[in-house]
Amino acid sequence: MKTDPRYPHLHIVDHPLVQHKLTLMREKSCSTKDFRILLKEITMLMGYELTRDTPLTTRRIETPVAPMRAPVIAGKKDVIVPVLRAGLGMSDGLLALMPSARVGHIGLYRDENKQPVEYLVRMPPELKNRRCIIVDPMLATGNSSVHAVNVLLKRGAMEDNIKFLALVAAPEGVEVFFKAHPNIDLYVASVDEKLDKNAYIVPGLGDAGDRIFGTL
Ligand SMILES: O=P(O)(O)OC[C@H]1O[C@H](OP(=O)(O)OP(=O)(O)O)[C@H](O)[C@@H]1O
Ligand SMILES: O=c1cc[nH]c(=O)[nH]1
Ligand SMILES: [Mg+2]
Repeated sequence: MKTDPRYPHLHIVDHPLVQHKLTLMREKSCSTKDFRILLKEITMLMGYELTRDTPLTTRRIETPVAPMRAPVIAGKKDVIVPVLRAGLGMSDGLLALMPSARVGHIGLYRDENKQPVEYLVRMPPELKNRRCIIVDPMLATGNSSVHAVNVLLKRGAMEDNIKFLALVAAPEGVEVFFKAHPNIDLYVASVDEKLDKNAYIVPGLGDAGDRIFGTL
């Protein structure tokens, strides 16, 4: 995993499988079906890195040969929080890794001024004692990601228990994210070149929601 000295909480997942699959997704000829499959596969690979520091405890079990104390995940079930719509393309990948996780939803779209408009928030109880993993493939201006983190903080999630998993980010958005939330871990596969005048990531992969749901 790559880091950036400017942002101690930025984790760039440079695993070759992730990078290869991202290239396939970026191509404009990638079909809706392949885009969805690749996004799920990348999310699983990135999720493996993101969950590396999951706390463990032990439980007494009996193997066919002998009793032992064996490692199991400690604490309450995680909450996976897709930012609608595009985050839905990632939540299945994380659920495949953590089938018992809870799922919260945050519905946001960018208005004509690229400000996030909230249209849905639905969360499981007891956010205070759970790790919350927000998923949204695109971090462009950063406004939606900052808003999504604020939603969780307002509902009691602890700052050091929130992680944000994106796929492609713009440098401008990364700066905005860490200005608002300097202590939250952000995982991305790529920090691209820049934003264009319509606040799309360049080179990016286009509108992730449209590519996942075929609404182009
Ligand atoms: O960093 P920002 O500039 O806020 O942009 C990122 C947001 O834009 C996309 O959602 P969009 O508004 O297109 O909604 P959709 O997922 O319903 O298509 C994306 O999934 C992020 O939520
Ligand atoms: O490039 C971008 C920017 C915002 N949202 C997207 O889906 N793509
Ligand atoms: Mg969209």
